[in-house]
Amino acid sequence: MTLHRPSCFISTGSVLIDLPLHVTRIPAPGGAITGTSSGPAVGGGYTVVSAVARQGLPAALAATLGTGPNSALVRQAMRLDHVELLVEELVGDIGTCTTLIEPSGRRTFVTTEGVEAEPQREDLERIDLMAGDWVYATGYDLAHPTSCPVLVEWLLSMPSEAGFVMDLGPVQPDISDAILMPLLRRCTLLTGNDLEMTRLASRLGGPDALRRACPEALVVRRTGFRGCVLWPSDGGSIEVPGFVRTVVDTTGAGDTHTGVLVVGLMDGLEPMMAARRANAAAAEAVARMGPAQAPRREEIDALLALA
Ligand SMILES: OC[C@H]1O[C@H](O)[C@H](O)[C@@H]1O
Repeated sequence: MTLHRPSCFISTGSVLIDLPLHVTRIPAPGGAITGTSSGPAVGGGYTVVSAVARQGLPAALAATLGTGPNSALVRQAMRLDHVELLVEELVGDIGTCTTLIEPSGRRTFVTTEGVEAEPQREDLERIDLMAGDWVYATGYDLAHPTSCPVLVEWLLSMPSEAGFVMDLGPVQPDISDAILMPLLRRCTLLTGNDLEMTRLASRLGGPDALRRACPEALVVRRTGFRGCVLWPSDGGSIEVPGFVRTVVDTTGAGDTHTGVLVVGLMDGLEPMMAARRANAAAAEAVARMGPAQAPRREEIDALLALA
């Protein structure tokens, strides 16, 4: 029997430990430069789930962690943010992402893989989803050879009352049509940045084809400091202006945007209001160093009150 409980946000996004390196420029092949390091930080799929938790909503991780020191850092962050782990840990450790951050805030990623993308079928099947819960998945995992088949099968078997947010992520071109199309049809919310949305639209045959591919979804295109564009399922498009902040590091800003956007929708806000909060949160995140830099609910309230 499932007892009544508050709705929960569940992220399947692989968690990595980020190793940020601040550089004046990306070195040429074979070149050598000096940079500064700001130490390890919990990143990857943690950025979105922490953004939700910091708004005070129940948030959980359904991505695999290991027994090693990188995973211990994640568990420490989860305790602080009150994020629950829904799956068993595996022997081994999660990987790292070296992030090269230029003075403009632009980031370049180099990932080493660990056990972060090895979801176990029985772990996922134990998750008791309810109407009102939201599940998040990202293009990185949906194109990943290990996580993909198990994850996709589980996502497509979710009860229709649960929300499903898919973020396109940087590797969307690697997802096959056989996987992409049913997932798009299942989406409640589809998010991505300018480049990812443009790529998807051209892959499918244009913006109208994209709209038809996810008939139920609110599509949200992030446009950096300009904010975002909403594309509701019943037609039209709405631009929601962004907030200008001094950019320090853009790592994880898109994930912060998605997390806060979903919280707004879970709270019952109109999409425009939810997007306004998400724009404010992302603007604050880029003004802070490191991944998983989402502001708390009251900090977003304060930013909006000043705007
Ligand atoms: O989405 C942001 C994350 O993507 C990369 O995988 C880094 O880990 C970073 O924290």
